[in-house]
Amino acid sequence: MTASRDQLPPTAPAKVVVLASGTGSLLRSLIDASRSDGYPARIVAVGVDRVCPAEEHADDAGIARFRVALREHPDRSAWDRALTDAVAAHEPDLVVTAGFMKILGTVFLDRFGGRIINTHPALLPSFPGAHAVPDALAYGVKVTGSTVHLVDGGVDTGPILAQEPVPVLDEDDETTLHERIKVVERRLLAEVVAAVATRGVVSDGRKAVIPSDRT
Ligand SMILES: Nc1nc2c(c(=O)[nH]1)N[C@@H](CN(C=O)c1ccc(C(=O)N[C@@H](CCC(=O)O)C(=O)O)cc1)CN2
Ligand SMILES: NCC(=O)N[C@@H]1O[C@H](COP(=O)([O-])[O-])[C@@H](O)[C@H]1O
Repeated sequence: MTASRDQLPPTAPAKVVVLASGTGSLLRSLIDASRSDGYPARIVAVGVDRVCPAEEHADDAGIARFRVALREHPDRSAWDRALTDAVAAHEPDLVVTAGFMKILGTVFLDRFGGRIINTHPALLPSFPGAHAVPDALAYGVKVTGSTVHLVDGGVDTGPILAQEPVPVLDEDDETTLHERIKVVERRLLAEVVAAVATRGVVSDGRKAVIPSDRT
């Protein structure tokens, strides 16, 4: 079977919807990056699935926000459709999941697949899922890291756009290790969003490439 070859064209100045569920420090860093001169993407809305501090970052920045909570919908499919509609209302070029702790469903992926960027606090394919940092600690790895990838129908299985290693220190606990990873994530995510907005993505099965600068 020939691998599918997909192209995400450059979209700069890209309209971005960011989805979050937690403290929103990665969202905050992306908001700050998007405000720097010449940054090729603008956050047009923030979506959450629960009451969380990320909402306050949106309010502080004057960015529209919405909340689509699973418990407010009869089932997972209804939630997926409602989230899709809420995101679509902002007509994004890109969707970024930054600490968004829900698996996106088929309706969402049909609508935005190929242009959803996720940041994961481990070097995929190691330690996928919602507990990557404690899983890495429990395993005893000496190096973990940050992965930025396109989202597909699996869990953290999408084509990888960028990775960076982060050392695990003997004295680390989940908090200290996760914060060291987040320092990398905050920079790497902003870099990848800018690169994708400016140069697009060419993916061929598992391989995703952001074409190099043609200048
Ligand atoms: N279709 C996809 N959706 C999402 C992906 C993905 O790879 N494919 N990545 C996540 C982000 N993520 C890891 O980076 C992740 C988040 C949450 C979970 C998970 O198991 N969630 C549970 C509920 C957990 C909770 O509510 O605390 C669930 O959705 O039932 C796994 C991986 C973003 N979406
Ligand atoms: N599998 C999903 C996952 O673990 N995502 C992780 O949630 C954190 C959110 O940080 P923040 O709330 O400080 O932005 C980030 O480390 C992100 O990679």
